[in-house]
Amino acid sequence: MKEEIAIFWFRRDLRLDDNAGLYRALKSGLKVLPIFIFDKNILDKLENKKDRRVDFIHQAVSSIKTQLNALESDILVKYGNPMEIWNSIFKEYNVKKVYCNHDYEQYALIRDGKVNKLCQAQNATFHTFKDQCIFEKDEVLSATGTPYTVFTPYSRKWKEKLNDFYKKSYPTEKYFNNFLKIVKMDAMNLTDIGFEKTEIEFQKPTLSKQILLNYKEKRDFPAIVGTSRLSIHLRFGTISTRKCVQYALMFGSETWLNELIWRDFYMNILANFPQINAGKAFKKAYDKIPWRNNEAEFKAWCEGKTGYWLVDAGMRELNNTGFMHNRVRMVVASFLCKHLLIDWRWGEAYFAQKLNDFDFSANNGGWQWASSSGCDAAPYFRIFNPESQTLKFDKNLEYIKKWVPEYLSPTYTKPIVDHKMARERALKVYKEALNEAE
Ligand SMILES: Cc1cc2nc3c(=O)[nH]c(=O)nc-3n(C[C@H](O)[C@H](O)[C@H](O)COP(=O)(O)OP(=O)(O)OC[C@H]3O[C@@H](n4cnc5c(N)ncnc54)[C@H](O)[C@@H]3O)c2cc1C
Repeated sequence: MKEEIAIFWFRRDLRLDDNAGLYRALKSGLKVLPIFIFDKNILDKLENKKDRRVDFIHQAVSSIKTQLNALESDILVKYGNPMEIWNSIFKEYNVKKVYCNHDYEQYALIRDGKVNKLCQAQNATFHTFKDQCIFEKDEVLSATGTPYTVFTPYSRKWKEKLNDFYKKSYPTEKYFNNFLKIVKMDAMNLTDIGFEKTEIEFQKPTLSKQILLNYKEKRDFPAIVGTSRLSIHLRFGTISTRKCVQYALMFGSETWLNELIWRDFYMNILANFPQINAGKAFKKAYDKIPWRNNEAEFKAWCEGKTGYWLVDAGMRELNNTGFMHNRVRMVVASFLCKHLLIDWRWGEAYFAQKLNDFDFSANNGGWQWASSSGCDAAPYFRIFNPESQTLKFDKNLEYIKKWVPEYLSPTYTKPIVDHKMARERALKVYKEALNEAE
């Protein structure tokens, strides 16, 4: 008779420390076999086989493997269709309990539902836990019991509700003896899953005290590293959100804490308003806007050739590194939706391909905020002027010189659209569409 075991299934929580589901698995009374599945359904959709995110995940899983090997255990890494893999795991092991953490994206919810059913059919139990965020779906609600759709009251309630229970770490390390002792398993190479190495290097995430102390003053300047650059770690769970909240409070950085709350906010919008999964505007009336959708202009925007220094610098930073500073994300997104009147969903899809930290909820939230169709109390007439944003946030042009070195040369693209005309056009088109929708 094979030994009865529990499985912990890593997904977007790629760490051994302070991991809610892993903690419960290690305390389940059964030895725990950790697994990770490179999901073919997701990977097949990625056209670029040199994808930094896949490389990052691969390196993070390898790091978990090394840590587990030091504990005389290992991680079972598979590639394929999750249901087929789960069927094969049930054949190979005597699995009694499966543990993982909640994932709020539509594909994941359907997948987890199917795995749950399979567990039941196999006489095993399926357990999932909150780990990605501090508060989920129905934990921060208004006085009338409805989800908040505006950030400020949400964040107020979020802060009121926060206590030690919600932010304390799970001490998984106390139970590391409960990993299944196994002979070392074969490692999976990136090429085994059809991908290639990129320049990205997975390093243990660190949060500098200096960044947090100066965050409020420095976070808006793209030429300096004034923000944490933890987004990829938060995305793939190589750092725990609870630890980030503890740091924010320890160093008294309310502004940085607010950014973490934005992250929770958008995850909750996704969980409570699933229509955004179907590409719908959060505010229905905004789906009436007659986008111009000029393909040549979209191409110029993607390539960083709009003739607007800050927009082009941002897009080139994104194309070259997979990262773009938040201030510049707001400017380029506003430029696409308002100056060019291109459907925000085109920009959302482009960011989804390119961003290392791509996260459906934050990306959708950011794009709908920029197009004014989302959760924003401000009216649609906020249109960023790329030139005044440059004067405010990159006045010495350091960021621009780095990414658009030819900015003064005669060969540099002329602006593809006139700011004043574009602003007036956007206001007119928005106004008419919204009046019509009333
Ligand atoms: C159009 C647009 C698209 C975006 N797409 C994404 C995305 O796909 N993934 C993503 O993680 N962020 C996204 N953001 C939010 C933000 O730009 C990034 O989180 C931030 O730039 C990451 O840098 P950082 O880690 O140094 O952040 P910091 O400023 O150090 O903030 C700390 C953490 O808080 C979270 N955070 C910060 N701002 C936001 C925000 N506005 N919404 C949600 N979470 C936030 C991130 O996890 C971030 O790592 C988007 C913003 C816009 C305007």
